[in-house]
Parts: sequence; C-alpha cells; structure tokens
Amino acid sequence: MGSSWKLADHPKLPKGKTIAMVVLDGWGEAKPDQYNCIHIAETPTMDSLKEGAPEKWRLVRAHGTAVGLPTEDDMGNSEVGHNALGAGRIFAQGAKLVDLALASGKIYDGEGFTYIKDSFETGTLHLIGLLSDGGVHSRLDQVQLLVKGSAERGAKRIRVHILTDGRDVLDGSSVGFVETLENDLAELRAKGVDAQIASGGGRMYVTMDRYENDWEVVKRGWDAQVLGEAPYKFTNAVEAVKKLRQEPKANDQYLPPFVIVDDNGKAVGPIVDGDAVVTFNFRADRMVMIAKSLEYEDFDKFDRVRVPKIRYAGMLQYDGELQLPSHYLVSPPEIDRTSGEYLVHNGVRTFACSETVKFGHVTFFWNGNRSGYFNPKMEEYVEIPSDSGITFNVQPKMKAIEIAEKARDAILSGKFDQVRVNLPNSDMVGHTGDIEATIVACKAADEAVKMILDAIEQVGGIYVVTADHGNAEDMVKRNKKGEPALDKSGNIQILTSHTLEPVSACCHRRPGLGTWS
Ligand SMILES: O=C(O)[C@@H](CO)OP(=O)(O)O
Ligand SMILES: [Mn+2]
Ligand SMILES: [Mn+2]
Repeated sequence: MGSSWKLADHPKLPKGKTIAMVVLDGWGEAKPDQYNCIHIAETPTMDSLKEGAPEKWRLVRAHGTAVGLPTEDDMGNSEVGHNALGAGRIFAQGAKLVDLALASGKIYDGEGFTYIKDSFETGTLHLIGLLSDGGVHSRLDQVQLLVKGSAERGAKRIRVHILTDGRDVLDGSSVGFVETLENDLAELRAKGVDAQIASGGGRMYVTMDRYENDWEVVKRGWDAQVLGEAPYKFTNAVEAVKKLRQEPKANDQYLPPFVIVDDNGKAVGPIVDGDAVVTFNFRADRMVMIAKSLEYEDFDKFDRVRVPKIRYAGMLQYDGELQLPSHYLVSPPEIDRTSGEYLVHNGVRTFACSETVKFGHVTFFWNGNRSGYFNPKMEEYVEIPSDSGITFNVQPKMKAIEIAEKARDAILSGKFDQVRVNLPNSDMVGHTGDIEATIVACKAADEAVKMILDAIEQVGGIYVVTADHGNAEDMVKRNKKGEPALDKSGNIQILTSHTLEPVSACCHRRPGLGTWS
C-alpha cells in the first residue's frame, strides 16, 4: 500500500451506505447474575442484536495484550479501546512503553529527564499523579522506580502530590498505597534525601478532570500542589487519607484536597521557581488540563495566583497535535494512519458525537491522541455538555438520548457517511458502584442504540455496535472461583473498575434490505 491513502473496496459491504459506529462505553459480556447490571436492565435492542442475528454477533477481547497492554491482568480502558478501534491496529500502550523505559534505564537518558535534572541541584522534584496499581492512568510500581531512580541521579528534595483512586481499584485501597509510598520515602530519608508526600486529594475532585468538563477540579489541585493551600491540613499523609475517609459518604475518588504541613503549620511542598515537576500518569485524557496549566504562559481557565518558573515534563507527551507537554520522559506510541485520516483522504464524511466526559474518546483517542479535525470540511464533531459537579449515579441517563438525537439527525441529514458516537452510561455510572443507578444507565444506553439503529434502517444503512471494555456487566469483586469475594466483615466488595470481560461486536445491515454475510 506504501504511503497511499487509497482504500480498496470492501469485499462484501456495499458502497455508499451510511454507517453508524456505536461504542457503548464499559459494556462487557459476563455471566448473568445479580451483579450484572446489563443482564438485569431491560435492554431489548442489544438483546435483539445478540439473539436476532447471532451469526453477525461476536465476542472480542478488550483487555491485556490483545489491545497492547503489558499483561493479561490489565483490564481494558477507554484510551486503549478507542485507540485500537480508531486505528484498526494494536499499539504498545503508554503503560508498556514506560515499563520498558524504566527496565532498560533509558528513561533517565532521554531528553525529558535530562531537562528536569538540571533543577535537582538547587530545586525540588515534584511528582504529581494517580497513586494506585490500577494500570489505567498510572502504576504505583512505576512511581516507586521513578522516585528511587531520580534520587539515585541527584534529586535531593522530592515531593509527591498524590491523587487517590478507588475507580480503577477498590474503594478504600488508597490507604495501603499511601503506606507503601510512605515506606519508600522513609527509606530515602534514611539515606539523606529529603522526600515527602506534600499534598493529595481524590482523582475525581482534584486535578484529573478531562475534556474541560470542570476546571474547578484542576484549580483545586493547583491550589494544593502549587500554592500549598487546601481546606484540610495534616502532618502525615496516611493519617490524612484515613481521617478524610471517615466523613460520611467519603470515598477515595472524591477525597477533598489536603496539604501536608510541618510542625509550624507550613505546607511542606508548594511548587516554587527553580523546581522540576513531573506528572507521572501515562494516560493522556486526564492530564491534558493540568499540563496546560503548568505549561502555558497565556492561560485564562482559572486564576493561578502565582506561576512558578519550573522545568516540567510529562511521563508521556499527552497531545501530539498540541505537542503538550513539550518535554516528556517517554515517547508516546506513534498512532499514525488512523481510520479518521483515511476517511478524509477518501472523501468519506464523518460526524462524531458524545457528551463532554467522553467527547474526546470518539475524537481525540479515536484519532490517535490527536486533538482537532483532520479536515474540518469533511468532519463535524459535536459535544453535548455533560452534567458537572455531580456523581453520575444521580443522573444515570446522562445525555444518552441527546447523543442519539444528534446521531439520528446526522444520519437522516444525508450529509455524513460515518456517524460515530460513544454512549457513556454503563461506564460512568458503573464507576460509581451504585448498582440500581447502573441498571437505569444501561437501559438508557439501550434506548439510545435503538434510536440510532432506527435511523439507520430508514436510510438503509449499516451499523456496527461494540464497546471499548467491560464495566457494568460485573459490579462485584470475585474470588478465583468467580464467586463474590467477601471482605473481613463478610460483606461483598463492590467493583467500581473496568473488567477483564470481552465485549460484543455486531455489524449488520438492517433486515429487509438485501443480504450479505
Ligand atoms: O474514568 C476514567 O478515567 C477511566 C477509569 O480510570 O475510565 P475510561 O477508561 O472508561 O475513560
Ligand atoms: Mn471506556
Ligand atoms: Mn471507565
């Protein structure tokens, strides 16, 4: 094929038909029991796809090495799922590239580390990111290696700004992760390195917003990490997390921001001129906003109050088009020649839509972590504003119907050849661990699929319905036998994370419009 963009005709699918590409976020296939919200919810449309045309319905793996993740224990996630769907190929993902760079030591020879290292002599090294072993955005073992490796290479003063998880790992597990990190930092202190945790907060409330849904989230992080200001002050991070978790309804995802202070009540690690900063998440979407606030001179999203002159590097470069950040420790996967680029070169017009919290999934991730259009004359991307400031179990229907209406109108308009959407419900509500709400969420997503397929039927088009990874089909932690695992008090443990389950892929022309197989 060389560098040509020409696409051969599909051997079976007819030309010139509108195609709907529907990604149900977090919709996997698992055994039907009471913790399978997709099974419990009324989902007549998805049921009819499976039962009505079983020969057009397949299960595909959406986790582990099948999608470019380091091991078979790695659950799928939106970044890898949409990267793979959008590019039609599998790339070694950020997690794996960071593992390799750490194992070979190459991470320390690269441009990014060389750049930040210049601050080690007189400044502090700050590490900001998600502290868990979830492996979706970051991994604890990578952070441990980076802290140790940086100290060995001259970092004399290290401050870690942690974000607690509870979304890719069990709620409550934050305490153990903080203890592990504290032990490592104590070992460094014994060797004469001034190393401490400096601030913290829950990932969904502090720093890790995405697609500009709510800049307040990033501001809360800025205030704690850079300015050293937060509503809660503690002298010890383990105590901070334990205490804040005691509040009614508190959970790891939404812990309020806190700073660690010394005996005089002074924050131990604000970021100041001459310091180095690394954001250690490898995954892009929830790091773009903090990267902008740390890197951009012109910035009007919130009042930064004080903008320290720092040397900043991301674990990876998070946005290839914006080249953000400009310094990074590990080169991201080069996801080139994605389907979106092929489509514009072949005169195929695209419409993509989701609500804010997943908008970048069908645009940015789909296009290989690249923001913007390939050709605005051939593409239209529509974002429906998400609710902000609430957890999604409060509004489990989210904007599914609004997304479907936009997709329906785009299909019926005749202006587009490919109409692609992400329906977020099963994932976003699944992450809250609220089973009742997740059932409502799955029903809403199913209704949205129906609206889109009905529109496809009207125009005699083709549909592909699939998912990026599992989530709502299994809401409980299980033992090796697959039974719900009980905690010390004999209670089941709700699973807020994605799963290792396969997802369905279904491609079809609507019945009555001729046959192909
Ligand atoms: O919310 C997120 O950031 C991840 C889970 O960490 O979910 P998804 O991959 O579905 O976007
Ligand atoms: Mn997802
Ligand atoms: Mn998710």
